[in-house]
Amino acid sequence: MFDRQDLPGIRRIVVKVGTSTLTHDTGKLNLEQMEKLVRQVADLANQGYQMILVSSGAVGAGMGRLGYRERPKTIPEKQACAAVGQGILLHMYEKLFAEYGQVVAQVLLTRDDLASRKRYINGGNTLETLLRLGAIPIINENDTVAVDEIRFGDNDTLSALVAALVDSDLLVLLTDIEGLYSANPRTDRQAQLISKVESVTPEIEAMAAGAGSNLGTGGMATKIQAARICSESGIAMVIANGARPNVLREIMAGQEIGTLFLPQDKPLPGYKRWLAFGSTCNGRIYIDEGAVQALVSGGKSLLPCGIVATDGLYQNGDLVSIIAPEGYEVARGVSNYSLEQVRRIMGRQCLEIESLLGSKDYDEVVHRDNLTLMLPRQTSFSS
Ligand SMILES: Nc1ncnc2c1ncn2[C@@H]1O[C@H](COP(=O)(O)OP(=O)(O)O)[C@@H](O)[C@H]1O
Ligand SMILES: N[C@@H](CCC(=O)OP(=O)(O)O)C(=O)O
Repeated sequence: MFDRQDLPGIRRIVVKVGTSTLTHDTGKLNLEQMEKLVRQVADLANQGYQMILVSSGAVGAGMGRLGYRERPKTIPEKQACAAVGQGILLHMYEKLFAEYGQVVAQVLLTRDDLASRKRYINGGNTLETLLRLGAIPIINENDTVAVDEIRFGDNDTLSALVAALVDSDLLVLLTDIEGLYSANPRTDRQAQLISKVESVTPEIEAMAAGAGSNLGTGGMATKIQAARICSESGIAMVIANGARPNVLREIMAGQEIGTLFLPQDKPLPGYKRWLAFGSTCNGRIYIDEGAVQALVSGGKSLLPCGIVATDGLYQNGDLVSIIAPEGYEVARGVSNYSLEQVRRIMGRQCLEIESLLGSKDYDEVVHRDNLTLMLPRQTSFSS
């Protein structure tokens, strides 16, 4: 089983640094912190690791420059701050990395860029090329254009999706706290640091409820979401304190720093990763208990006979979310039929499809090759 001693032998690392680490309470950039981070990332690149940096801080840096004392509430104001701040941020990174002889590349992404399979693949190719050329991609959400429907909203999720896209071996989330605690230590003095999480369960998710600092957006909850994406994609993840002087070097030496989330032994293949985490669904298909069993235990395709209802707005070839009788999302996949067609054939036998629709291209509404299960897996952890 993967453990800390395997970390020195890995090849590709995504490091995400949060607003809480990169900016002072005033909202202005914490230059000392940035210098420490850049020196460590550059040093790991010099050792031969392929490095990608996902950096927050655009809104924070723009706030400082525009004179806001608190994170603005409206989206246009946040976007204006990001537009000012992203330039400041990249200017600093470019200057600091250049001092260590490293070339940086700015990559700004929205949720939409990863939801489209074609753009997802294109984005992956660009990142691969940058790494091959020896550049360090510095990624952030494209905040100035990302309205609610197409936002990640937090860079924890974005960094996990990037790690899954480029098949990274490790994601490090640098934040303003040592790691995951059994409860928020800022409100619960009994909270204990958890050293290792073998898999992400509802129990783990419950530890991370609530928002984070004044400037950060996701708190621990989005970091746990990121851990789920990583673990199912076969990627190790560490949450650690970005203020520790040599935090990256210590992690890469296998030292017991922060919280390590182990990768699953049988990760989802690339396409199914994208189905599960990158894509967005256009509709929902509600299925009965027998169909749940067929998908989950039998590894079968979804046939019309197990469908009880459907809604949304989807065409054939679109992504749909498949919902169990209890209301949770059991799977998602590509529908071979449109919403109108599924409404006509649901609850019926495959033999009836042709007479109901006038023609039949497929027996399966969602073929198992184009389907991924979304079930939470069992978990355990040690402190
Ligand atoms: N169980 C927990 N363990 C550790 N921190 C927690 C927990 N629950 C909530 N938090 C909060 O999450 C914060 C880190 O998230 P956030 O402020 O969004 O950081 P970042 O800007 O680095 O993403 C911590 O400072 C802490 O207040
Ligand atoms: N894209 C935003 C990042 C928002 C965000 O996720 O912040 P954080 O929770 O600190 O990682 C920015 O650059 O300010």
